[in-house]
Amino acid sequence: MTQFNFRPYRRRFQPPLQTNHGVWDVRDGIIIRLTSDSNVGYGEIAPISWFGSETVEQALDFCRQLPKEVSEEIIFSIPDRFPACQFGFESAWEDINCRGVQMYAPIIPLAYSALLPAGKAALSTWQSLAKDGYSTFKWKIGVDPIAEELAIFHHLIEVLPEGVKLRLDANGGLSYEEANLWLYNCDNIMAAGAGGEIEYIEQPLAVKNLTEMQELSDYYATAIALDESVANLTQLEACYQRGWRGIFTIKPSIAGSPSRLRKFCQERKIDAVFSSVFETIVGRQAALKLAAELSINRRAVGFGVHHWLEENEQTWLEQLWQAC
Ligand SMILES: O=C(O)CCC(=O)C1=CC=C[C@@H](O)[C@@H]1C(=O)O
Ligand SMILES: [Mg+2]
Repeated sequence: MTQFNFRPYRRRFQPPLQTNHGVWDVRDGIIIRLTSDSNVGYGEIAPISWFGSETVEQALDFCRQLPKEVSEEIIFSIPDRFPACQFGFESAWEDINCRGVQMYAPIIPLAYSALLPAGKAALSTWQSLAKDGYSTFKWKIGVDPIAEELAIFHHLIEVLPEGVKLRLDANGGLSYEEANLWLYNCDNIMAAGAGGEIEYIEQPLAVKNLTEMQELSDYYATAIALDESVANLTQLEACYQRGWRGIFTIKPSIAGSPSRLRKFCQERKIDAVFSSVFETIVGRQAALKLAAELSINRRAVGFGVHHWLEENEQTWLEQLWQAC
């Protein structure tokens, strides 16, 4: 049998993350550890309840009600209403069975995308990130009034060097009219041959508006990526069944069972872009392993560095187990 224990954690974003969902300043999550004989495996439960996953509290309650010894059967029968727990436990199970966690994210043959701050701050931050080697950036829209954001966008896309890609993420916050206006601007800018390339607009409309997003995807040249609409395996399958063949943003940490996600992506051969939930090195290395396996179009992964107060994650992780 395999012993199980867990540690909740809280890490503060520096700076806080601004999106259409609001301001996000701390990341709460759970690190789980499986030990069997001399083997140790780690996993991470990093929910995003406003994306439809369980809450951190629900995940903690789930961990508390588990026995101290867990079996493969327990892990692979975690209910679908706990997708972050499915990911965390199954990742730890995979980890212990490949004899010990790699404490550094695997070197993956994929580029990373860096998240720019919302608003006009993006205009003064992309340069240092470009110097760090980033050539794909994501910028949150639907945060400030659309006229302000369009003005910043026109400036930003003009100054970005040739070949740099820009992703716009609305987090479902645009109206149908605003989404049309954004896509119209994007198409025109690309037709005029701007400096940077607009890779896609992410989740322009709310989850309930898949039909409208399919219409927009058919009408405009600029690609659309679903994110909140495909946050877990049930939603992934549903959107695929309803005919979505655009880009699927996959956040492995909240999607659910990694083995079932692997099967879905391999069978459906979807155009996937892998995205962080601002998890720690534990969840990140499990998610990046899936990204390396399943990114058939080699899109940059949305795991660019988000600044934490703790500089050294390895030390932070070791202290987490010493703390209690
Ligand atoms: O995908 C990326 O480039 C970084 C991760 C990211 O943008 C997000 C992570 C988690 C919640 C959201 O605020 C946001 C997203 O909507 O994709
Ligand atoms: Mg998104």
